[in-house]
Amino acid sequence: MALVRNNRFMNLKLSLPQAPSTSLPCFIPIATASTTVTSNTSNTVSASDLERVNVLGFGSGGTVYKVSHKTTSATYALKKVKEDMDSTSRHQLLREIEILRLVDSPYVVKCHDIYEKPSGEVSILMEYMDLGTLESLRGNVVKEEQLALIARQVLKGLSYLHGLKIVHRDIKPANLLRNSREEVKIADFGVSKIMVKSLDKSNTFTGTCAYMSPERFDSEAADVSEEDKSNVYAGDIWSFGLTMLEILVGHFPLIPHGEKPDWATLMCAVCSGESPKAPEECSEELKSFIDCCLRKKPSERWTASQLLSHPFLLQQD
Ligand SMILES: Nc1ncnc2c1ncn2[C@@H]1O[C@H](COP(=O)(O)OP(=O)(O)OP(=O)(O)O)[C@@H](O)[C@H]1O
Repeated sequence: MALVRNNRFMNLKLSLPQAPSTSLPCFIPIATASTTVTSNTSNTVSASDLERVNVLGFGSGGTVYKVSHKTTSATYALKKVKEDMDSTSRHQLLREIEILRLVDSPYVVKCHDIYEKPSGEVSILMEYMDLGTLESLRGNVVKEEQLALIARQVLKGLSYLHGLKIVHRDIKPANLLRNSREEVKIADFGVSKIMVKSLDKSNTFTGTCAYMSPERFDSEAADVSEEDKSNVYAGDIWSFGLTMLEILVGHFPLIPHGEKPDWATLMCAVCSGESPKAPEECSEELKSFIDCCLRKKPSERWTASQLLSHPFLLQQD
């Protein structure tokens, strides 16, 4: 199945195919007549104890609010999912819930609870990341040590997810959140997938197209082998490498700064052009690190755990 996310900054709108119509899974129990709660932890928070503070942002699937617990004053982020979801969005929500219930890592944004009202309104209570997404770093000068700190945490998150056979499929600055404790965590599992069979080919056209790897962008290309197609985790590494390069240079690296890319330009840049490289003035270690992430052939790209032992990260430890 093909699921495509549009990048809000690049206006690369693609039509979405229909997903099967589906209702929320039965693992969200109906406990009370008002709001119902389920959680992947034992510490459930009642929805009625939460007070809205302000809006943190809007995504394609709904609105995220900063909320405060009335008695403990603890702060959370509450994602209220749109009620009038089409079947594709509902399908994405089901996947996201399935994965959120499974994962528990300091490098993945924690899901505390999931609420469903009898009306069908779904909200997801998450750990609050007070500095927002890595998009806010755009335009800032990011030093190599700072980049290494970010890269190491994202790779630990990816290594954890890949170990659970979860492929994220939408790694980009907007899906990496940070807080003032200098922690960076992976968020947004709307188009992620749990690989059930080892030959499951999940490297189809999924995620935000600007950050898609060559083999995801054009899986029908003659030089994409069957082995490459089934190496699904390598697609996350390409998106990660592009994200790190974007943070370093301050703009989306595949297109000249300030230009608005169209589909054809992007397709050429990803599939036909040379892989983007770290600027000449960077250290040799960083240049090599970016190169190991952005190799065109998935089989030549390093894995998340290999990258964690790359000299760029070791020297910044
Ligand atoms: N846990 C969180 N802590 C703090 N802010 C958050 C949190 N989760 C989301 N946000 C903010 O809310 C915004 C919307 O998040 P959401 O996950 O709905 O959408 P998105 O990932 O930005 O977009 P889309 O779902 O369309 O890809 C984010 O860009 C971020 O600024």
